[in-house]
Amino acid sequence: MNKTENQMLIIFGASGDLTARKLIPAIFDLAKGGHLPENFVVLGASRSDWTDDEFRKNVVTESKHLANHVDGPTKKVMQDFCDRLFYHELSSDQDSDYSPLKKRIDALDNEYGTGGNFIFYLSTPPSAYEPIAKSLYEQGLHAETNGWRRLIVEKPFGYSLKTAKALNQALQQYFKEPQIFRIDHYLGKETVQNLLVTRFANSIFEPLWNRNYIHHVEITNAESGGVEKRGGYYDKSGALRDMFQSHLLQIVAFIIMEPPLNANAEEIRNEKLKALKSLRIMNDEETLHKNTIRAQYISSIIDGKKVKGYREEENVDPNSTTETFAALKFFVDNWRWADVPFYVRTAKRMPTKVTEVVIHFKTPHHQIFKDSGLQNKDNKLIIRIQPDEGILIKFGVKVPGQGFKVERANLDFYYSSLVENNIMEAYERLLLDAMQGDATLYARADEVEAAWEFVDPILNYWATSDAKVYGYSAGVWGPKNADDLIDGLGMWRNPSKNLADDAGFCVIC
Ligand SMILES: NC(=O)C1=CN([C@@H]2O[C@H](COP(=O)(O)OP(=O)(O)OC[C@H]3O[C@@H](n4cnc5c(N)ncnc54)[C@H](OP(=O)(O)O)[C@@H]3O)[C@@H](O)[C@H]2O)C=CC1
Ligand SMILES: O=C1O[C@H](COP(=O)(O)O)[C@@H](O)[C@H](O)[C@H]1O
Repeated sequence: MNKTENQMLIIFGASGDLTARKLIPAIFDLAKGGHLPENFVVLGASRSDWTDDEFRKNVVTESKHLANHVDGPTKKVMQDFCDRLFYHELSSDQDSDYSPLKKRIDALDNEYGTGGNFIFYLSTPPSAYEPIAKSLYEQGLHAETNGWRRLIVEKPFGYSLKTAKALNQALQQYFKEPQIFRIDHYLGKETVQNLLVTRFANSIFEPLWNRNYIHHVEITNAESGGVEKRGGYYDKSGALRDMFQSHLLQIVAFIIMEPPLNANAEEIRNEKLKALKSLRIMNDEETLHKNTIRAQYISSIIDGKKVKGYREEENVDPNSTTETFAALKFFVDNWRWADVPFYVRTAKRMPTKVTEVVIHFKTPHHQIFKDSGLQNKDNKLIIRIQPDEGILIKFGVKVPGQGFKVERANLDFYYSSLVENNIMEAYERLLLDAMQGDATLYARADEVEAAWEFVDPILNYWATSDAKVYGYSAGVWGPKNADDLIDGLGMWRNPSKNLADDAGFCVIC
């Protein structure tokens, strides 16, 4: 494990939602778990006219997680933690001089012995990423003369291939690529990382992990919530940009990539890049029409309460065509995956919050138990990313008694059953990695561009064609038409709320 050196974390966008809800709680958990170095401070920076104390009060009030520690056994940890939080007010002029900020950073560095090691976290609207990087550069805060410097950049990373390339070029003018950490919080999820371990630390899966044995791959990313308070951002983004281009394509890359030489950041990222480049780009109207579906949730009654439709949400255009549901069928053009269809869907306002990957294996090529009564003949490997992290294998077993009746049984593993199952929250894990200089779970510039290359033609098709925007009632598994994508396979697997509820052959009941 790498060492966590003394350092300072400077968060731009310190008065924002992400800082209070995710970043500060993650750093607090690192403090509670004893993962922070001895000399460590956080300097929040944004344009709000706040004092150190106001920043501290804001994060405690806005984060339920922190509020729980104000009293009780962790009160002391909380107090020590708050003493390490500071705030600096930036000028509201975007091109302003950062020399007062530099003075503050130098003063804190001297007083708290943070060793000249600084992480700059960009948690602002994306339009501020480049001006902030430029201002840091102008103050020499990029240069690793007396310590190291890292820049963490939040998503969305670009709006299209063109803008992502422009942002990469802009940031690389001021920071070197190894200093830039593009965060994708799904890579911080334990079960996403476990995809690599399942594949490459076992000899029983990898020999089957190809077109000879796998019939198709299905990925579902469902949220029960709507767009909440982020209507303004979401309406310009949509499900494909918000979830698919980043999080889901990272998961796809872990599923399809070739084994890396070792687990080093560059080796893993090289293989992920090759994987993303092998996605077959859909660029003719007929293919796009056949293989993509978008939809929006419409008003509905859930648990006796009326739920707003997407177009009625705050800051959403009442005539919006932005998708809250996206489903795609696509192929991977390489030796391993030729002709294996991938079905991926992501949506808001689904019946439950769940993310899972299902590997559907082919049926045995010669069936000797034809009259066995088994309904779904394929073996399935279900990798549950969230909320109840685990893995389940479905296979056929003989029903006791005369003849050869075959039923489906489950072999399962749940993270919750581990004695030590303190799963780090994604931001906690990723922040710790960045603090230790480990970029394995951060996206490289070329990977992000390769992902946009695949997504761009779909977005362009949706923007310029008359591709239908279907409606689905909030609380159902999307529009019926999404089943047309999954041709000849019945329908999408509608996941149970808990993996444990996934019916297997039940001997006792
Ligand atoms: N919230 C979430 O759940 C998620 C957010 N993200 C990403 O994180 C980033 C932040 O999101 P979120 O916190 O929700 O957004 P908010 O709008 O809540 O916060 C952004 C903050 O940035 C500050 N800000 C604006 N311009 C500047 C500037 N030039 N310099 C310094 N600070 C500035 C604003 O504060 P002030 O006016 O005081 O300067 C504001 O508080 C976005 O890129 C978003 O896409 C990603 C995943 C999830
Ligand atoms: O990045 C985002 O992710 C969240 C979903 O994250 P999860 O960890 O709760 O699955 C999503 O709600 C949001 O729209 C998106 O920007």
